[in-house]
This record gives sequence, structure tokens and C-alpha cells, in this order.
Amino acid sequence: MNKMILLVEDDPVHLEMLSEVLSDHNYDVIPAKDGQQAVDALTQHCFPVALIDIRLPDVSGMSLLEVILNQQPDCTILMMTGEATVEAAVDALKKGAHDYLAKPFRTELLLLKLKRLFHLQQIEAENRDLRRREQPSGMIGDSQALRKFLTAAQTAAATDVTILLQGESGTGKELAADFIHHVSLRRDKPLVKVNCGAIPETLLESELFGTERGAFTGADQVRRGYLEQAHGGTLFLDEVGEIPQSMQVKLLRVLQDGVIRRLGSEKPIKVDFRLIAATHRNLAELRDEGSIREDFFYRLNVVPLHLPPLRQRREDIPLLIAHFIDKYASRYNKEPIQLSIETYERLKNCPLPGNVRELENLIERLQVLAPGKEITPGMLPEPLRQSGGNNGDIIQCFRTDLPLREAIRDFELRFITRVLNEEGGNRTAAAQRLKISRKSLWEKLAL
Ligand SMILES: Nc1ncnc2c1ncn2[C@@H]1O[C@H](COP(=O)(O)OP(=O)(O)OP(=O)(O)O)[C@@H](O)[C@H]1O
Repeated sequence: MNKMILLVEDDPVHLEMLSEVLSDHNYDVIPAKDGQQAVDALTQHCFPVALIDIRLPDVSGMSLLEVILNQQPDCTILMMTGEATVEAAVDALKKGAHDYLAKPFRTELLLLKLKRLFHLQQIEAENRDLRRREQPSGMIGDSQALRKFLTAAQTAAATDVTILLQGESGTGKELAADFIHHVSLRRDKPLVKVNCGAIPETLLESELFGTERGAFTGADQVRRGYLEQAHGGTLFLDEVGEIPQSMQVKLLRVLQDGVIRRLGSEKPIKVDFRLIAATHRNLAELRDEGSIREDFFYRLNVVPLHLPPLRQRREDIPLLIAHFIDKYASRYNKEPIQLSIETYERLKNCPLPGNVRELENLIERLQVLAPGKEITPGMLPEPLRQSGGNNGDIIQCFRTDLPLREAIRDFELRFITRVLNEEGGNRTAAAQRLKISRKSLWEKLAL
């Protein structure tokens, strides 16, 4: 457990004496003789506890209290005050200090308060841990592929390692980020989500780093950026493949130093978050193409986790359907729809390029619009109604007026085209699935 204490006291004798006593009791003390030294220390360490003299030479203890709570909201602050300033101490309590000690105080009293404080923090951490273990994943499915993903995600979540989530659009990357945050030790801290593809390039820097008052015309207030808001918790950067190169350099620096500067300010602010990055594109390919810097790629690709497309875990489809029927029947206060066996078969076998999102939207639509309870294949939207379903459907697709050689060729072409479509046009992935070389895939398509 982190037993670090920021001790701010302008009286050198008192500072040394307290530092010694606290160190003797196994606390890691960082002493500061004024506000400036304290602010510097905040950029270097994360403090569970700060002990501040209310009267300091350069800033008031009250302003320092605000700076600390602004930068490290989870820090518990004890104020030390002379008798004449008890009223100020009460004011400090209102502003977020945990407690105060009127000087002169006995060191036993201070040690007792600290012991209780750290004990309380430990209990809170243990409670968080318990809740973390009870937390269900929120990700529906029982396929081996999903179970394998969840096990890897849970293992990675237990540490602070950077995680890169890859997978096609709609496979559940954002939901997976929720899961990782909620089973991690940071679960009671913020989870800040940023869709990098949705923010115009010109605004990305100020959105991420925040702005100081007066940074540009119209910036009349301090604005904390997403990186600062994520302090203590998790930052989810969605669509990282869309981040421009200049911003990649700046983010890289933050990931290395753990320090940001708001736009229009030189003041370093310490930030501590776990990064989860996501992309529906292949990040290694983006690096090879040159749109993702090599160093940024390696910084993100520490633990890569891949969410398989739904067509590769079709066993999850019935569970997902049942889950979405429940969800939307109760949301729209309607009787749950029932899918006929044929409809199930059709959905279990169709390509669903939009993955879970497509299935969810479909069930929501049916739940709201279907005239009756029973859903038959004819009620599915056109492409799903037609898509090759079970074996019977495939056989019906065959032409029977061809010689065998041509019929086989006809089937081969349809089959390859379908696999290629399912792989989003990615020939390497299609060739791997078909267990043939890329070259022979080319040849077969070119014939
Ligand atoms: N395993 C799952 N169980 C329940 N709901 C799921 C599951 N996977 C995805 N969903 C739901 O499907 C929808 C799409 O998921 P999500 O937004 O997480 O996908 P994504 O991979 O982040 O997509 P994109 O790349 O387009 O941002 C969401 O409504 C999500 O709740």
C-alpha cells in the first residue's frame, strides 16, 4: 500500500522533527517548506495523504488545499493550524480538508489520526476489490472465443498495463473497455471515453489537454481536458487510428512522463491513468502505411486483445438475441417477441457484417415494430431474408444446368466471395480462413 505523505511546513525545525517521526513509523515522507515545493512534489508523486500547515510563506495553506484537490482529488488532507486560525481550519474542512490539528499537538495524536486514515483507505481498497470480483462482465455470450477474450481482459485489467482493443466495428470494444475498467483497481475512479475520430483535428489538442484561462480569445475559464479528467482512473481512446501524427507525439510524451500542460500554460500537471486504446482498423497495417508512428504503435500495443467478429462465434447469437429481446421488451414496455426456429437459423447463419450492433438494432426494431409476437424470416430486412442460411438454402443457390466442373467452379467463386465479404475484403484474412495462400486466392478470383 502507498504510504506516502506530503508534509508542508515552513518552520524548519518542526518540518525536520515531523519528517523524522513519520519516517520512523514507516511512512514515506516528502517534505516541502513552502507552496512551490509542494506543487513541484505533486507533479512527481501521487499522495494518498497530505499534511499542510495553514500558514505558509508564499501561498496560503487554503490555496494549496485547492490546488491539491484539483490535481489529486483522492488525496486526504490534514491541516495544521495555530490556535488563532481555528476558524480558517473550519473553513478548510468546508473546502474539502479531511481534518485538522491545532498546534501545538502531540505527535501521538497525529500518528493515531494517520493510522486511522490509512486503515480506512485500506478497507476502502479491499471493498473495491470485493466488488470488483463480484462484477459481472456485462458482455453476453458463452462461446469459447468470447470466454478466452474475457479471461485475457480480466488478467490484463488487474495490472495497470496499456491495453489495445482491436476488432471490427460493433464487436463490443467499448463494452470491453467498460468491463476492464470495472474489474480493475481503478473502478471507483473516472472512466473517460474519447472518440478520437469524432473530434475535429483542430479541437483535439484542447479537448485532450484542456485550456488555461486566456489561452485564446474566448477562453475565459480554465477547462480540464480529458487527460486530466481521467486522473486516477481509465482513459479510453477510441479510434486511435484517427489521431494525427502531431498529436501522437504529444500523447506519447504524456504516456512517458505522466505530465500534461494545459493549452496556454507552462505549469506541469501530474496525470495518472490507465490507457485503453481501441481501433476497428489493423494498427500494424496503419503503422506500415506510415499513418501511425512506430514509437506510438509500440506504446499502445503493449497488451493487444482481439474481439472476434460475431460470425466467428455464432454460438453467442441465441444468447445475445435473448438478451436484447429482454432489454427492449422492458424498455418499450411490450410483450417479448418470439423468433421462429427458421428465423433463428437465418440469423445464426447470416454474415452480420455490423456484428453485435447490427443484431441489437435488428432486435430493437423488431421488438418495436413487429405486428405480432411471432417473428418469421419474412419479417427480416431484405438482405437477411435472402442471405444464404442453412445448407438447404445453399443448395437452392446452385445452378443445375452446368457441367460438374463448371458447377464446382461456380460454387468455389461464390464461396470465396462470401468469405472475402465476411472478412471485410481483407484478402490475407480470407486466405487464412480458406487455408490457401494469398497467391492462389488471387488466381482463383482472377480466373
Ligand atoms: N457481448 C455483448 N453483449 C451484449 N451487448 C453487446 C456485446 N457486444 C456488443 N454489444 C452491444 O453492441 C453495441 C456495439 O458495441 P460497441 O459500441 O462496444 O462496439 P465497438 O466495437 O466499440 O464498435 P465501434 O468500433 O463501431 O465503435 C453496443 O450497444 C453494445 O452494448
